[in-house]
Amino acid sequence: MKKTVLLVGTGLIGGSIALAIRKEHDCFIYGFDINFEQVEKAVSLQVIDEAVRDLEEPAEKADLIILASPVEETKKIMKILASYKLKEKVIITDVGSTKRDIMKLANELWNGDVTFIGGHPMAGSHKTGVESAKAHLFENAFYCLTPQTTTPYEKIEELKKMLKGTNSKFLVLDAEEHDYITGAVSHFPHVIAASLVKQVKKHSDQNPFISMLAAGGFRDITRIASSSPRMWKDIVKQNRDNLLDLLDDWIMEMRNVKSILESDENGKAIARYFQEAKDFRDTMPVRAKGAIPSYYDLFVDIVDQPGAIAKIATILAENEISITNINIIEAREGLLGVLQVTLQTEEHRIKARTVLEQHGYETY
Ligand SMILES: NC(=O)C1=CN([C@@H]2O[C@H](COP(=O)(O)OP(=O)(O)OC[C@H]3O[C@@H](n4cnc5c(N)ncnc54)[C@H](O)[C@@H]3O)[C@@H](O)[C@H]2O)C=CC1
Ligand SMILES: O=C(O)C(=O)Cc1ccc(O)cc1
Repeated sequence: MKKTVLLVGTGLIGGSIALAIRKEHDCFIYGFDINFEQVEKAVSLQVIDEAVRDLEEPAEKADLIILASPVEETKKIMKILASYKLKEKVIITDVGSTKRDIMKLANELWNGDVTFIGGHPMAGSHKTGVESAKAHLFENAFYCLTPQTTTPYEKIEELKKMLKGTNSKFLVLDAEEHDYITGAVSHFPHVIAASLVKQVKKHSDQNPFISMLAAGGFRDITRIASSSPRMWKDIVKQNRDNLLDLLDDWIMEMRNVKSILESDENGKAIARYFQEAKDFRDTMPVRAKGAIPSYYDLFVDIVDQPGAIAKIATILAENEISITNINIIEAREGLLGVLQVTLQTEEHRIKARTVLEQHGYETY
């Protein structure tokens, strides 16, 4: 039977989930957003079927309600939903980056009558808005689920089935554990990325060349600092205690680095420090989406002249290799440039490397 879905928050993540659900299921999706322009855009992009200005009626018709707003807003919406007469069999889920506060509230609002299963697809982007939504955004990513202790197993399976089109890997976790883990691998790195950018900003006030030359590595590790401040303010608020512990740890780590630099005459200790970090990072599953997004990148040396990128794109297209993203790395100016080509799979990356090398390109 055709299911009725209500999506609250028709932005990047909500839109991507709606598209993934549509791929697998014949359903009718209502969309609600405090920014009505976003819902209208979602209708015109065929992400949802109908834009609504009021929550009550669609909420009471829904078999599945997905909350995809910033996490503090999600709590407000949950309280509103609790005052409605929802269907007995409804499943409510959310996509928030934090889970403890939301699950605590869910346990206060609902115990047994309505099923609330917390959710967090562990992939995304620094972009916002439904115009960036993609059905494959969560492909191969971990998708954490934090059910209530009272949630029957079948309900979890029912939600997984609805979310099958995300092609993600479901992981059932306790909300406390979830926030500790994501604090370390996602929320804290966000704080550090923002602080690195602030540090460079301070220096760039004194020397304008600093921002101009900030490229490559700096851009990589600070990309997430361009994410939505509105969204991150809520995440940090809900995971403050873990972040404060991590910050204490980090300050100790920086003191350690400082003392190594002060006393390391021949550079051996700092080389060991870098080696240890490299060894651990190299064991991390960077090819699987998760806290570290998976990008199948190939770097290609190109001569900086008109048509150089088009030539590479044509060779790849002729070999049926789709490009996810293409980027000129600005660090290398002059005759040679480096093209960063992001592909969809490891197989495509290997194939792209082979065909480009056959055409005389140097890749790495
Ligand atoms: N951006 C990312 O990479 C990821 C984000 N998340 C989580 O997904 C949620 C949504 O984030 P995005 O889609 O990235 O942001 P977004 O900014 O693209 O979308 C959020 C939408 O929620 C709407 N909204 C805000 N308050 C609302 C309210 N009270 N009622 C209805 N709609 C409201 C906004 O107008 C906006 O359209 C957040 O909770 C975030 O923690 C989870 C995984 C990845
Ligand atoms: O843009 C990126 O690389 C991200 O890491 C996106 C992201 C943001 C918030 C999450 O809760 C999960 C993933």
